[in-house]
Amino acid sequence: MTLAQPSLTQPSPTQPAVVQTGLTGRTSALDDAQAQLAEAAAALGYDEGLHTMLAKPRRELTVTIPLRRDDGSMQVLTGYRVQHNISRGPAKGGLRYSPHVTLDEVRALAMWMTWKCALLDVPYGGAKGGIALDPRQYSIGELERVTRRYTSEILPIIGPQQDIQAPDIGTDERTMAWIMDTYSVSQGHTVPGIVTGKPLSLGGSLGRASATSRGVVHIAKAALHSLGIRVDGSTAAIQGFGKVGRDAARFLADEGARVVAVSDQYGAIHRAAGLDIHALGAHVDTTGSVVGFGSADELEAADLLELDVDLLVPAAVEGVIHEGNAASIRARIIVEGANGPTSRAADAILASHGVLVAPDILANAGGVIVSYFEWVQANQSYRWQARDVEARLEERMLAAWAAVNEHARAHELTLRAAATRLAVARVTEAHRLRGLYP
Ligand SMILES: NC(=O)C1=CN([C@@H]2O[C@H](COP(=O)(O)OP(=O)(O)OC[C@H]3O[C@@H](n4cnc5c(N)ncnc54)[C@H](OP(=O)(O)O)[C@@H]3O)[C@@H](O)[C@H]2O)C=CC1
Ligand SMILES: O=C(O)CCC(=O)C(=O)O
Repeated sequence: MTLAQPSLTQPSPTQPAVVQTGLTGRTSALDDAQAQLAEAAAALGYDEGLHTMLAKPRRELTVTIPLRRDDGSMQVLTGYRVQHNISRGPAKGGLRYSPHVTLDEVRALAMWMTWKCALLDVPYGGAKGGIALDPRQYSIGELERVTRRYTSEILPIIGPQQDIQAPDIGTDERTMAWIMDTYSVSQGHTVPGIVTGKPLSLGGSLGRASATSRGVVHIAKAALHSLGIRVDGSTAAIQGFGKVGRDAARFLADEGARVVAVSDQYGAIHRAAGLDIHALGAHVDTTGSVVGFGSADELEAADLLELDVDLLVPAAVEGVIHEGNAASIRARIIVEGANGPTSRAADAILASHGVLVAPDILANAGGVIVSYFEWVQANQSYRWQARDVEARLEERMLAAWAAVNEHARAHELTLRAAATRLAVARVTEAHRLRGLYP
């Protein structure tokens, strides 16, 4: 099987220790998500009943996952699947493996998936899943056993028309292949539509692995253009060098942007003349980290967020731009590759400083758009060409960018407030039409 990423396990001996970057002062992702919804619900004139219905997840499942470790010991892990809303179609969203996963985090991520799918008009509700574990501490065999057992435990609520998973932090196409196999065995036949982001040879879509990054770059280019900044020669800093950050860096560099800094969990690197992203990719494949890349200087990881650049792309975790550092952000544009990287308090500060923030539910929607294309291809048993996938992705991203900007201008809103209101109104409309909220 071809893997999009190097192995998730077994840290290289050259890797330094993990540093928790820029997390001081972060608020809870769920508080942020709920506050965004509350603002939209108030602006749309919703009563308390409707607001509460939209605020509460439709279904939540917490599962216990016993794992026999390779050394024979037994460990018990906890996993979650939250289906926030299913009014517009099957629940859809990624599966995260991280030691920081909590039920509240998964609830927030599931809610953002609902708004993202509605905003981009893909016929899904929103969901997210997670297992509290650090994948680097487990062998491939252990990760396979955990994934299969988690899938078995959540079988009652998943299905290709019920809830479809995809990769997120710490998971990849191999994880999706294990889920697909476990689910298919339970059904007695192959069910490719149970997951997206799976390997091409199992029915994955051309263009899915890089879709989130491509979408981020479509929005970044549109945002730069809107401020009259040429992409060619613009400067960018990217936090996170995983599935989203790495290809975003590559595509930006291919467009002529100067990617001056990138980071991962181990630290950050900087080169004012621009990093050689292709050489950096080779370094990361060998060592497992951006740290130690010879043609760059080391940088305090938190300082990456405060560099004087045209474009900042947070592509790692939630809450990294917060009340404590928002006033120090010098980027003119933030394009949220990650989900929830900017806290509510930070949003207000950035707006007052004139920083243009392209919100997560718009900026990183390329992944779920091509997941939708992958699911359609599975349902049709027909593979699309890469150029069709990419043209349709671009068309949807730019249409959503235009709609959000138009709404923001018409109502004097930030892009996040505009995007959230548009999405919440679409979800409510689905409820109304179905008669669930007469
Ligand atoms: N994959 C997808 O299709 C989509 C992902 N997203 C969102 O994008 C974000 C990244 O996801 P993805 O790229 O898939 O995940 P990956 O696991 O592939 O990569 C995550 C990256 O973030 C780095 N990282 C983690 N914590 C920190 C930190 N505190 N400071 C700096 N870097 C950090 C990791 O470092 P290291 O390499 O050292 O582990 C890694 O480089 C998440 O918010 C996810 O929800 C959104 C839409 C779709
Ligand atoms: O591709 C998908 O289905 C969802 C990706 C995801 O988890 C996200 O957009 O946050």
